[in-house]
Amino acid sequence: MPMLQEPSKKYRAFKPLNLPDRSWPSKTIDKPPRWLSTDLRDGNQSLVDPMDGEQKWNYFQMLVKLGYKEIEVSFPSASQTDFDFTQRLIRTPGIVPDHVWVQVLSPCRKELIRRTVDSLKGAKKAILHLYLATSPCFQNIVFNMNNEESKALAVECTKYARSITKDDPEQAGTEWAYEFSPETFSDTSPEFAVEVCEAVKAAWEPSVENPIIFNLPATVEMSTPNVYADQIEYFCKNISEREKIAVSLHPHNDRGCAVAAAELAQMAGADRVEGTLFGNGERTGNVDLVTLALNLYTQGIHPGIDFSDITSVIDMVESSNKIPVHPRQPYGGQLVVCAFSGSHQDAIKKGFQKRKQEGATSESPWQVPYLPLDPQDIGRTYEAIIRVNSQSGKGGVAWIIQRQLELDLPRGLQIAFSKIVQRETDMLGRELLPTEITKLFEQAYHLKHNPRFSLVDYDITADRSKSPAPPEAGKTSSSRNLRRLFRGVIEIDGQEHRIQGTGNGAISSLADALRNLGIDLDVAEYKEHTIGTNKDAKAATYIECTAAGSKQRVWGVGIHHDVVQASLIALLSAASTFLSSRPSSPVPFRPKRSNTNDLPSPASSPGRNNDSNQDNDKDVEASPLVSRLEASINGTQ
Ligand SMILES: CC(=O)SCCNC(=O)CCNC(=O)[C@H](O)C(C)(C)COP(=O)(O)OP(=O)(O)OC[C@H]1O[C@@H](n2cnc3c(N)ncnc32)[C@H](O)[C@@H]1OP(=O)(O)O
Ligand SMILES: CC(C)C(=O)C(=O)O
Repeated sequence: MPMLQEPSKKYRAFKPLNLPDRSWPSKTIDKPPRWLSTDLRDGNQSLVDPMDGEQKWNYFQMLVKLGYKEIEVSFPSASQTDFDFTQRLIRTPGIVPDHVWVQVLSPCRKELIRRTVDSLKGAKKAILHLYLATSPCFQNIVFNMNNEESKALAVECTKYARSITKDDPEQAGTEWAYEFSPETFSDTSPEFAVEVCEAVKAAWEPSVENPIIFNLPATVEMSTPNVYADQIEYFCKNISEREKIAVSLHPHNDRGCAVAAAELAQMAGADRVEGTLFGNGERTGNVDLVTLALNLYTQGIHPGIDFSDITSVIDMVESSNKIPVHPRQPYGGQLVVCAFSGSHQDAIKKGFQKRKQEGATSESPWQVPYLPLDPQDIGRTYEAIIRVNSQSGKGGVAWIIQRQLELDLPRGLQIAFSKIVQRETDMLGRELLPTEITKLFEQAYHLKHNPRFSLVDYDITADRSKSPAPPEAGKTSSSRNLRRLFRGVIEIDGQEHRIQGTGNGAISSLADALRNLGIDLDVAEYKEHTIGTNKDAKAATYIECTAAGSKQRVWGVGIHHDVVQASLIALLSAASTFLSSRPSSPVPFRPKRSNTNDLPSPASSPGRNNDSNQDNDKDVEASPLVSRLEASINGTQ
């Protein structure tokens, strides 16, 4: 078995700064930085297949639409594609809005700087960006230079850049800005970084109106983010003429902390951040501009970038980079606004319920457990938030039914149905889609799929055959105290039966009629609500029944425009569930044909006119039915 080797000889810990008077830890970020997107440069240079001109073209337009005002579009000396793309952008009217700065990058090599500046010909606003690594590692290994030589090269190239841009009368049509990156800043001594930048500043001579950009990259992320913040605070405090400088960040993500580094470094005084959408870039990538922007947004600060349709941004990023956005990517990932686990789903569902109860609008203060951002703010729907697999519980299942069927299931029914879903997910070993859960629900409660019992026709009248129950204390005898007579036709396993029974109300009279068939159910819980608000509103009724002589509890669901009929359907749904759930009842229940005409049809019944006076209980020829039913239940038929 190979063992990770002892690292202390091979790797050295990064030496933190001694900065006892650091002030960034007690600062907060209260405004967005100046953003620069380097998707088309740093992002592009790291791709297996860099973008072609057309892809860059579309991407650029998306960046403008999102609100980026500084966009690094290319490394023009690298390839004809990049050069031509830069020129095409600049020369095509209406593509680069007047307020947008086009930025391009060049190393500190004169012939490459010349070519880079040529690519900007005709630009309205251009940022020329030069870089030179200043760390001992690069000085020793790459350039074979000391500090003085590095500084001299930076100054020489800055002067040259100046001479062919802002000092060149032929370039007067362009508003020039200059950016210098002491590349590998985070691995450079802070004193030397300041020294080089002072020299570059003197060579460029910025103004308050047109400050120089000192971009301080964590070219390779090497330390904890607090160290980077210290380095930035040191730079901000020690560079002269701070008002003529925009301090810019360019954090890479080698240790996975680029976002934290960028945030702490803004607290330390930086004004500007360079990064890419979803963090594409060299190695582990650049800092993710989407995360930074939406981190601000969820603190109540508008980032100035519009991610209200994040899906189309993801589509563009994925097709241009040919790299998928990770499903767990902050904010953008497909699974980020999904909860599978029961307790999360329960809490989210309660959060949404509370908002509904409080009449919250899309602008009301947001507080939903587990969801730091309202998914609708980035164009995500609520449908996908809760997804159901074997880790899910009743809350998630109830949410799906609520969203799909507008049914607000009582707690007991949530528990009962969630067990059915759990069995299914365990059996299938995968997620169940909302449509599958809905179908399962409709099957389980016989809403669409051939209930064993269904109501064909019915009539409920006052039962005058027996003396009314004595009035309850404090109440006078009224029509409400009259017992009810249910007469109806129900279909059982495809065959119609006329049944009747009496009770204090519609449900109890139907329950009595069912009892005459041998289905002895007591109503234990009842809940109803309306679905919809207009004239098409329906009633949804939920009934939990206990089966006499057993501990079995079953639920039934009824939906109908008429509230009474909804409750009768719910009871029959419970009866169907009761029959179907009997383990010893594999054989379908088939009553004798002769039993179907025992009673007058409700339509022809005088009882329709509320004047029935028959004691119908004894008229039901229940025995053959009951015995058939029992035989069915016992599996002996
Ligand atoms: C951290 C970053 O992301 S920086 C941006 C990196 N991006 C890219 O490199 C993409 C585009 N690059 C290119 O197309 C090419 O590398 C070019 C056009 C810049 C140069 O190409 P080439 O001349 O063939 O040189 P090569 O690619 O080998 O680059 C290394 C040379 O550049 C020098 N160099 C590297 N960085 C710099 C710099 N900032 N300033 C000056 N010289 C530099 C190296 O010392 C080396 O010089 P050497 O050949 O004298 O030893
Ligand atoms: C050129 C600089 C800014 C760079 O890309 C880096 O240091 O990562």
